Amino acid sequence: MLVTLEGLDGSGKTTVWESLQDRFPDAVFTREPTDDSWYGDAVYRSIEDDDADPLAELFLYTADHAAHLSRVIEPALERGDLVLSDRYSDSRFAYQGATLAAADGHDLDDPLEYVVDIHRPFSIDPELTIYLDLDSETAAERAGTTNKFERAAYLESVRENYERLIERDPDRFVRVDATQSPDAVLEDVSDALAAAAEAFE
Ligand SMILES: Nc1ncnc2c1ncn2[C@@H]1O[C@H](COP(=O)(O)OP(=O)(O)OP(=O)(O)O)[C@@H](O)[C@H]1O
Ligand SMILES: Cc1cn([C@H]2C[C@H](O)[C@@H](COP(=O)(O)O)O2)c(=O)[nH]c1=O
Repeated sequence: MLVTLEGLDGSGKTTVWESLQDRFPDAVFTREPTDDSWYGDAVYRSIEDDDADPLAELFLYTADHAAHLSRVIEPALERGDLVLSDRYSDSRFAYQGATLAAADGHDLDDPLEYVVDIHRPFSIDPELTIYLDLDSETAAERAGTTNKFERAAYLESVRENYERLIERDPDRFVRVDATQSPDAVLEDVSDALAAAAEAFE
């Protein structure tokens, strides 16, 4: 079963993902951008480049996703493992959807749909996506505004895109209030995961 954690920068995904490793010791814990491949290295170079071309950046993230699928996710799912990914395709739909909407020189009617369409022929939909819901101001504050994505105005448009994704696929998403304490967030996420794992068996 494939479960993904999504949310704005600073919403607490990595904090939860690390704590879950003790509770689900047999699961495969992975992340996007990947942190163990040259595809991921290329993505991190782009994140640090304030002038990165938005379309080129989309395809760097998507290349990293393709390699992540073939090297990590698909083999784990074939073994029947529970896979927990800290960010996945929805991050691309929400973030690059927002970046492309703000960019000049791209004649895209609906950037979010464009990014979704690129993934359709090869990607795998998660069974469950846990969305850590946090307002953009708090998210930017917690994230520390260390890169171009971690600014409140940009994160607000990313948040609107996440809302669109939840609206079009309500059965896949579980929303967790990320303003709660880390322990309360962890409990809600663990409950959602346990319920999905039981239903999946
Ligand atoms: N529930 C919480 N309440 C308050 N602070 C939190 C909470 N969860 C995490 N934090 C803090 O917020 C900061 C960002 O947390 P974390 O790295 O887990 O977020 P993230 O969603 O993974 O961010 P990013 O996408 O930027 O990597 C950290 O300093 C962390 O300690
Ligand atoms: C997977 C993915 C990520 N991003 C953005 C979101 C963050 O600002 C950075 C790095 O992610 P991390 O969780 O903070 O390490 O990249 C994105 O724009 N598009 C994506 O597909």
